[in-house]
Amino acid sequence: MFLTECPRDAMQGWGEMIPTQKKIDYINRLMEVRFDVLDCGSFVNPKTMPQMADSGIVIDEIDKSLSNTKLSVVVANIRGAEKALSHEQVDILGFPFSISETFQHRNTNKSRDEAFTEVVNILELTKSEGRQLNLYFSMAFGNPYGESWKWEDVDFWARRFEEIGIKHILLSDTTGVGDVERISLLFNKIPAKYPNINFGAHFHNRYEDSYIKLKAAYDEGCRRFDSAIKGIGGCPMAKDDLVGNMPTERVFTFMQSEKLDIHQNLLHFESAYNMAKDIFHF
Ligand SMILES: CC(C)(COP(=O)([O-])OP(=O)([O-])OC[C@H]1O[C@@H](n2cnc3c(N)ncnc32)[C@H](O)[C@@H]1OP(=O)([O-])[O-])[C@@H](O)C(=O)NCCC(=O)NCCSC(=O)C[C@@](C)(O)CC(=O)[O-]
Repeated sequence: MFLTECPRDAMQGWGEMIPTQKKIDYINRLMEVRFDVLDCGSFVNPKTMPQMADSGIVIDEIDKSLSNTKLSVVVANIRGAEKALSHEQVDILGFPFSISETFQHRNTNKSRDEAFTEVVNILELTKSEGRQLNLYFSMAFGNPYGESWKWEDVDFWARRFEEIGIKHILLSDTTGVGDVERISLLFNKIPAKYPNINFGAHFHNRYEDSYIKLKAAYDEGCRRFDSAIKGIGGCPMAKDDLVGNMPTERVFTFMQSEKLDIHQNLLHFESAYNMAKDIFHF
């Protein structure tokens, strides 16, 4: 399994400001766990996302000699992409493209067509710098705004992005509205149609729903999951309350129950979990 730990997602909506040094220490501990990727910051409007305003400082202080873990950051416009790429330690940019028109406006102040054009430009820039661009397909499993949802809409956008050369898409359940049927349907239908795209699951959900959602995606062949310790986090741009994330400890429990190889260091994970307790008070 390909695992991305998301301290960015855990921290971004956290009410109390987390000191920069604490973020650096926490992310360096996560580096030792040997996740495939750490989603560790964002380059967006600091007035909109004040907790992430120090992402540049944090990223420069991450000790990449600790493991081969790649560093990913969220960008939501070309300006953010330029800033992110000015940090040599950044390997991957992640752009939140939304299947819901309403959420695209809420999150990035753009329509989906405008966001598509922004992605074309960000992809060109990212490639010219030799880095990777991931797309989050936000609201891929439905939305809380009363907009209609059908899997064919996800398919439509996957086709358009395949045509411009996107290679990584994280099907995201931004507010946890996706049920097992939709998760199974999407992972059954979409990846098979786009062999050049590597699909993963970025699920926001309540703690108690996490296991069945993970299993539904896994059973349809998904082997790439994003998660955050204790399921902390979510997207504050989507709704007023944060839904929570896929809890990383549940991903490990799942892997153990399925007898899958775990290449992460679980002793360091325990230590990172204890640091998370201190930061997020659980
Ligand atoms: C996208 C923008 C920036 C556009 O924002 P905008 O309002 O269109 O931008 P603007 O050009 O009109 O500028 C407005 C202000 O933003 C500043 N600005 C503009 N761009 C930048 C930048 N890159 N870096 C720093 N500052 C920036 C700019 O300087 C100006 O500052 P002011 O003059 O008011 O002081 C804004 O809408 C924004 O910050 N949105 C927040 C996006 C975000 O962080 N969302 C959460 C992460 S995505 C997520 O969590 C979903 C995910 C990944 O989990 C997947 C899923 O589950 O769906």
